[in-house]
Amino acid sequence: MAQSKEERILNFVLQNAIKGDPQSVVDTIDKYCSQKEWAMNVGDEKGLILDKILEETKPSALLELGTYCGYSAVRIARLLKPSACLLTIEFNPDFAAIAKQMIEFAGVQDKVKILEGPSETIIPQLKKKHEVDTLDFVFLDHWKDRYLPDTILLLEHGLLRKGSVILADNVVCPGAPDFIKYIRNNNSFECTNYPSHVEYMKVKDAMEKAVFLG
Ligand SMILES: O=C(NCCCCc1cc2ccncc2s1)c1cc(-c2ccc(F)cc2)cc(O)c1O
Ligand SMILES: [Mg+2]
Repeated sequence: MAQSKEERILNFVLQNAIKGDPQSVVDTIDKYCSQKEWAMNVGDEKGLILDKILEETKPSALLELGTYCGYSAVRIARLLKPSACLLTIEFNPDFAAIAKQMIEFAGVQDKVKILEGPSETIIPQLKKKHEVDTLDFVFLDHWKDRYLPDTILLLEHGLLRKGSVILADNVVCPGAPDFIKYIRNNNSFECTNYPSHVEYMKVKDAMEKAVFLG
């Protein structure tokens, strides 16, 4: 069976990164995806913006929508305190299997839990089935037309509290115009735009931070 791009990325990490060293896993994925095959990881440039916002927020309960190969899960987990927990939702079982191996190789499996399935099904289960109270940090990196409906789902299910931070990737390219229109016009959110570029490309992109004011 021909290897998938995601399997090639994982194998490159298994053969070139240092087991148990999340920074080396992040750097190795960036090296492969900038030099060999483009892939939709948040990448090194937007990754530094993500790092800075995480270091300012110091979250304990985190949710990521869109795991893919686990790049941002490893990138986020490497900065978390030992008691913190990142739940990451992926609907593609092949991607989830790759991400599981990536997260284990990086040695951050104690801080990351992969939930397989569509976000619209899993978000309503987070409190009862996954023992979430409220979320300190949410990273939106899945289907761009799910950013708005899933943000509304998070609100409806009482998963945000005063000060919860939502960080959205790709608000310029591919773009999430309905999410941006809603969140910037909603007085319950304080928004900040972080101009950047599409991972490994010169194409303009941006991330949007939205702090819930309660
Ligand atoms: O589609 C993107 N990312 C979402 C993948 C969708 C995976 C999903 C996960 C999940 C979990 C739960 N429920 C439902 C879903 S659906 C994406 C695309 C580009 C891009 C940029 C320029 C291009 F020319 C071409 C692509 C860049 C990026 O950084 C991306 O994140
Ligand atoms: Mg993205």
